[in-house]
Amino acid sequence: MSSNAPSSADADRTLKGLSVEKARARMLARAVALSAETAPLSDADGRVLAESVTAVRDQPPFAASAMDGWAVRRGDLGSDGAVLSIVGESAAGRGYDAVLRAGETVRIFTGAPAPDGSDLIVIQEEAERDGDTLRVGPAGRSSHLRPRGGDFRAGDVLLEAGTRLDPWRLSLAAAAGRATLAVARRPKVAVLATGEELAAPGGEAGPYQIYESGSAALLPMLARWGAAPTRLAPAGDDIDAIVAAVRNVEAEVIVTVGGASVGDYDLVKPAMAQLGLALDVETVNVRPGKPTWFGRLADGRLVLGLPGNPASAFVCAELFLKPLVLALQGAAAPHRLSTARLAAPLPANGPREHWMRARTTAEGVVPFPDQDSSLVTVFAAADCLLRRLPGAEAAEVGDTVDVLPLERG
Ligand SMILES: Nc1nc2c(c(=O)[nH]1)N[C@H]1C(S)=C(S)[C@@H](COP(=O)(O)OP(=O)(O)OC[C@H]3O[C@@H](n4cnc5c(N)ncnc54)[C@H](O)[C@@H]3O)O[C@H]1N2
Ligand code: MOO
Repeated sequence: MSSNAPSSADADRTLKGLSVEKARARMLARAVALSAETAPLSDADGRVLAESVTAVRDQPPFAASAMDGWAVRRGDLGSDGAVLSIVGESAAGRGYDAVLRAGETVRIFTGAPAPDGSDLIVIQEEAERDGDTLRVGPAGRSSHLRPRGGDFRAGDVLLEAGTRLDPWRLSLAAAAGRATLAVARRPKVAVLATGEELAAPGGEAGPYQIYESGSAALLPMLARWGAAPTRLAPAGDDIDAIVAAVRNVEAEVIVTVGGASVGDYDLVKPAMAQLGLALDVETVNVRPGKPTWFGRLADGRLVLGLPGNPASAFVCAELFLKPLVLALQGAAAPHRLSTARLAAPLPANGPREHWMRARTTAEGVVPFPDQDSSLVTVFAAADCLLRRLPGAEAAEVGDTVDVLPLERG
């Protein structure tokens, strides 16, 4: 299969051999953001915010003690310290309601409001109680006080619309008093594995069969990315069966696995043609995943065709499916790369953009020596994908490389 060299005249109509970036742009151009709904925090992890979250009060809402000890007035403590009278207590959840006057101290605990008039906490290890009086030394450097609004202030924008939620951002929303958030509706994504050779895990596999392993990864990936995935019953290499499998499926996106290439039994595209498929991407200049394709059915449903080789399917899920699913949710940054130090030399790259399965070590990233796209063991051990641009020169240990971290457990 040769890739059409895009000339300036036909660049926009070229469907084959698209760069990863161009292919992704074509897909994202079809992603119309879905409507918003209200979700409890417990159902918002991984989803995309459809509103900005603004603080309605200061956090902490009062000057708070950072330690267990005694609230005092710094001015009371000379170079020799002081003996102060104990006049009350301030614990987390209930304060000391009077003003602390000269010569007084209040017993205080971590997180408790510092009484008005106090400006220093003496930790209990540095004070000596004798009945109703307290002997303290000279003031130390730290006040052990957290100022009111030191974390955030009323009116601060804590989270912007388009932000993808994660456990720590959910904690911030909760700290701001929010029990629910406006998030984009979950895109419905149906996954269809195809191929006569596929046997269902848990069942019998014939001598020429392999267990279907693609959807076991794609379904939870989609759930993490905020989608509502469904697994369709796998179809054999049969156009009518593939058409029947997807014809009435209610989904924004149909993801097919396998049957994407040029073999006599690669029938997914011809099947989708019967449903009015208009292709935006026919092949991509990527390794693994060259046969990845994308288009729209007559009824508007988007279809992403992933190759059957597991590594090809999973690399292209990271490169294309994740950004697509996030863009459908209105994510501000549907695709993000980072950099890392290369810890093993690499030969010059070929003509395809290569996404190598790699692992992170203390010295940097190390690609696995065998990058064959059928290897499920390698993907199970990888924690990032290392990008090599088409025609990249040989790389040395210590070079900076682009990586896409994988969300590992
Ligand atoms: N003559 C050519 N042959 C191939 C080309 C090419 O350009 N010219 N491209 C190769 C590349 S690159 C890839 S990648 C594969 C992809 O082919 P398909 O998408 O058509 O995938 P299948 O043929 O259906 O399967 C490939 C491989 O993966 C296994 N498989 C399929 N589905 C699953 C699944 N759900 N779970 C686990 N394993 C699965 C399948 O048994 C095959 O071993 O084509 C090359 N050929
Ligand atoms: O592109 Mo295929 O995915 O190299 O093996």
